[in-house]
Amino acid sequence: MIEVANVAVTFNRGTPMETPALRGLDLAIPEGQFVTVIGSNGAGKSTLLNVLTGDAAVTQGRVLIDGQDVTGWPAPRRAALVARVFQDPLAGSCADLSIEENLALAATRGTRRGFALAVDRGRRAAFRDHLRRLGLGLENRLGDRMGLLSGGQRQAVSLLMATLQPMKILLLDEHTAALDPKTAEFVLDLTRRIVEDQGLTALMVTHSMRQALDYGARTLMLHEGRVVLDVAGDTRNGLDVPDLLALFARQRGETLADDSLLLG
Ligand SMILES: Nc1ncnc2c1ncn2[C@@H]1O[C@H](COP(=O)(O)OP(=O)(O)OP(=O)(O)O)[C@@H](O)[C@H]1O
Repeated sequence: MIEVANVAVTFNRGTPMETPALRGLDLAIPEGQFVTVIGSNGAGKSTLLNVLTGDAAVTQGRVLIDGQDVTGWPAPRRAALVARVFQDPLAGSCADLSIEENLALAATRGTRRGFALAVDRGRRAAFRDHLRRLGLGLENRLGDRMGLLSGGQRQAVSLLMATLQPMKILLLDEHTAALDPKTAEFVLDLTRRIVEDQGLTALMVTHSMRQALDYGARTLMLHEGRVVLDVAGDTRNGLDVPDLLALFARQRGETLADDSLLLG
């Protein structure tokens, strides 16, 4: 269970640049739930992810992972608990290292082991199996530099790297936004497969309301640093994008003229 209790984050506090990014946000995610998150630009989505990774300091409230209060833990201390895939396909891996070396590095995430790039035969076979499951033929390219891969291939490997080690929550930070629609769909379906196969708890930020409704089991909408919509189960199954906009309008007494605010 992941719990974010009454969390506030204010950037540049006490200065003319003061920006409240989260304003008393409450959220509980049961183990194994795949949650999608939407919200307009500046709603606080990235800040929420940063609060979970320990990259943003909270000014109020608590973060609990499996009942353990990790609020004061810096990001490196949470590395074994939280994994993240970024929007930029270049961000999650090292271009100058081979696919195999990148996987070897990922396998040390959150452990006390040093950076061991050398790979023995057993581990190579395991990496090959993992790569085969991506269905991209990368199992035959273990020695290729990561920088040679396309954006979609790289994002698929980043996903694999993020999920090689056990974690308590997988954070997907608009991880298909930089891909063309067909590749994005492939990576999203791969995401669904990995999350379901491993029974992961996951939080996926997206600017697409369609994606938010199509993937996962629960959708949150953030607005001005708070959760303003939280739909799951039958309510969510029957929803289409216009329904989501209407729900938002009813909830907030404001109207979103179209998708533009949310699609960024
Ligand atoms: N490091 C920072 N320093 C100052 N202000 C910040 C910082 N990070 C975020 N903010 C501000 O906090 C607010 C929330 O930003 P955040 O990036 O969490 O929104 P978001 O929902 O992820 O938006 P987007 O969809 O545009 O990525 C915004 O007003 C943003 O400008």
